[in-house]
Amino acid sequence: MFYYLIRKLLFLIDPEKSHIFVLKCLILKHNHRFKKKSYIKKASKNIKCMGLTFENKLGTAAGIDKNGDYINCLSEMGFGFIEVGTVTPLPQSGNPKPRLFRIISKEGIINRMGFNNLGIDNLIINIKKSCFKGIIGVNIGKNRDTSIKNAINDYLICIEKIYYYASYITINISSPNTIHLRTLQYGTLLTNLLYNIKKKQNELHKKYLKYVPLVIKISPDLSKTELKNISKQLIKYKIDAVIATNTTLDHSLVSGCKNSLEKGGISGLPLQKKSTNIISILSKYLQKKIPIIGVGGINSVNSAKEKIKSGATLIQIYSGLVYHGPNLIKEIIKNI
Ligand SMILES: Cc1cc2nc3c(=O)[nH]c(=O)nc-3n(C[C@H](O)[C@H](O)[C@H](O)COP(=O)(O)O)c2cc1C
Repeated sequence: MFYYLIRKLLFLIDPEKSHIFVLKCLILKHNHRFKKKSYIKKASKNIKCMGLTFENKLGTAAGIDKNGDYINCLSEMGFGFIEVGTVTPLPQSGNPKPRLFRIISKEGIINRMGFNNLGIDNLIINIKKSCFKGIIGVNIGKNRDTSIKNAINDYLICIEKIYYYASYITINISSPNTIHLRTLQYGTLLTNLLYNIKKKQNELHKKYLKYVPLVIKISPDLSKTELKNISKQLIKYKIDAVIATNTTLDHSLVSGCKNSLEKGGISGLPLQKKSTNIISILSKYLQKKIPIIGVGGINSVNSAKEKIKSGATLIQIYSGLVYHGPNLIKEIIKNI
């Protein structure tokens, strides 16, 4: 109830400014309260996935904390794992503002941030500084100025630099806001990428005597045939998990609403069914050989349960927090 009052004020501010404002408030709160809330410990059921132990099934989706500035305070909110990023090899400013829009009537968000981030080296500094001992996933992408032909190099640079510090690494090939990025989901571009990242993982596993799982994040706009092909390749190359899904380009989901014509990927409630459907299809093709991390439109305990029922081992959330506030974390963790 309290959050819905605060939300009224937050929604008067520009969405990107309001996002940063909320995170800065979390830091202030964190500085005053170092102890985890008791419900987290009571409600937690440890989950094994990708060979790692997660404190609970709910994590932050990429994009909330692009640079790893808020790892400590996000972990105190109860999340079982934190995924930071997307980060790229070099810092970049992303698309011109405004680039983030609320679709309030549908509980949706449109974003065309374009991987605004301070680069992988800055993220490493922030991870080293954090005192969180749980699972930190690092989501990586390519710089805007790197051609698709050379994209693999950007992923390899990031993997090499972050391997030692990450619990798992997510290869983001599904953001709709970096031109041609999604083509990495198909054909030889995909197989070359998978082959090379597995090779790098093998090398670094030997070097650091530490196995860091590699996860692929896919789009919700893939057809059944495309999902079948991707699943085959993920199994063939022994990818450790798949995140389904990123934002959708299907603007018919919000047609007629204010801001619906803004370019970018849609998240939140309008995406919910679409991403759950992708999880169901994937789960059929992957036959439990590769775990699925479900994300897209989780805004309640029921929608979280649906993702798990459809085949997700772990789940992540972003837009639901904007619309329902931090209590939703507690509700979901207690009930899944
Ligand atoms: C403002 C914003 C920024 C995002 N940035 C990223 C990103 O950098 N990398 C990524 O893989 N996904 C990013 N996402 C997608 C989310 O991680 C998630 O896949 C998507 O929003 C669906 O989940 P949701 O409906 O719970 O928001 C972003 C989403 C939003 C709303």
